[in-house]
Amino acid sequence: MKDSSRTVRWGILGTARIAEKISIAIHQAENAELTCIASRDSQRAVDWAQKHHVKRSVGSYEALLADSEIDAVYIPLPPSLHGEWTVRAARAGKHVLCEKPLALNVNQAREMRRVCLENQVQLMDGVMWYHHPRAREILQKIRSDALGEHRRFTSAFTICWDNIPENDLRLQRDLGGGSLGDLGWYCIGATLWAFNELPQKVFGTSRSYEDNDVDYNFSGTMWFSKDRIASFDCGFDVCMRKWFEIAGTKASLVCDDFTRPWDNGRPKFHINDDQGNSIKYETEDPLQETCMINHFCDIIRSGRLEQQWSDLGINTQRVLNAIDYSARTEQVVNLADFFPQ
Ligand SMILES: NC(=O)C1=CN([C@@H]2O[C@H](COP(=O)(O)OP(=O)(O)OC[C@H]3O[C@@H](n4cnc5c(N)ncnc54)[C@H](OP(=O)(O)O)[C@@H]3O)[C@@H](O)[C@H]2O)C=CC1
Ligand SMILES: O=C1CO[C@H](CO)[C@@H](O)[C@@H]1O
Repeated sequence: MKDSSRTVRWGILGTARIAEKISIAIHQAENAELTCIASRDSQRAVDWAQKHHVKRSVGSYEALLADSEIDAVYIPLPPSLHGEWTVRAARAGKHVLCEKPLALNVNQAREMRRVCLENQVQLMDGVMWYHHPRAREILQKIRSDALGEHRRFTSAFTICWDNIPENDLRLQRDLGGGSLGDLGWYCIGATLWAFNELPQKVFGTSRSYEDNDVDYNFSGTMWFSKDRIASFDCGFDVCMRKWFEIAGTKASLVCDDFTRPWDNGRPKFHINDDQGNSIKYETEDPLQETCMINHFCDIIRSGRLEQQWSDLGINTQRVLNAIDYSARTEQVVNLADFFPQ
């Protein structure tokens, strides 16, 4: 039974940069508390707790999972550690909000979902924009007849990162780095979210740093049923772009900042039609981190797990790995052959 007044108590594994934003979101969320921060280094945990007003700090991730007061954990560790710590958290009875990319491969992602289900805890990836009210409005337009029959989904997420530190996890192959997992995850996820189906085949092409085989840009094409095609590009080597367009036979819907609204003005999207009309839709402007935390807390309080989020994460992982394989082998990959269900 839903108890909307129940406080959801959170723990965070690792003093990641992104953890700062989530700590603000937890403080802002309704009936949520950031109860404990864990770091590999206990002094780092103490300092972080002081700075971010957290009740407790511990010097290991295990210690946080042993804390019976914690309901949910946020896992902003390097991708190579997402699988292990999600499974350990689920076995400790904690709901898991795990950063993207969910895992290193689809088998690992499936195992994460299996253990979460077995222990009746929620699994969700940390893609925030899905929970912003704008996403709901866009989805309503997509599911209505506003665009006619869907034909194309095109997206880009890039950032020019000349000064990325050499030790950043995005540049480390053994930590699960690379632009496809870091940025392409959003484009593939948005495509599946909009088309609500897996592609039949995919093709990818990428460029990697010579010394470590980590991709710094990636372009992909995905073929869907009913004549629908999606393409995307992502990378660390061009300016900030974060847009998608879904085009149908009657009109196209364009959102030029889907991963996070630009700072000026209210969040918006446009529908442009065949008659030359362009209609602008504006939405509310809450912090998308807070929307995600509120949604996650609501799921916990309701006692009803929402499997669509782990399904979307696993499908994103599946397409991502297939398209990566395609780029490595320079061939079109049939999804059914690559990972039979
Ligand atoms: N959803 C979103 O908008 C965003 C998502 N992300 C995702 O969040 C995750 C973290 O990214 P980011 O904040 O840049 O990460 P950071 O490099 O800032 O932090 C990662 C943390 O993981 C812990 N850690 C444990 N083992 C290792 C290891 N072997 N090497 C490095 N760190 C380790 C460290 O915490 P400690 O030492 O305290 O234990 C470290 O602070 C990634 O999966 C990334 O894709 C990132 C930014 C935005
Ligand atoms: O998920 C993320 C959000 O966007 C960033 C780029 O601006 C990424 O690097 C990060 O990992």
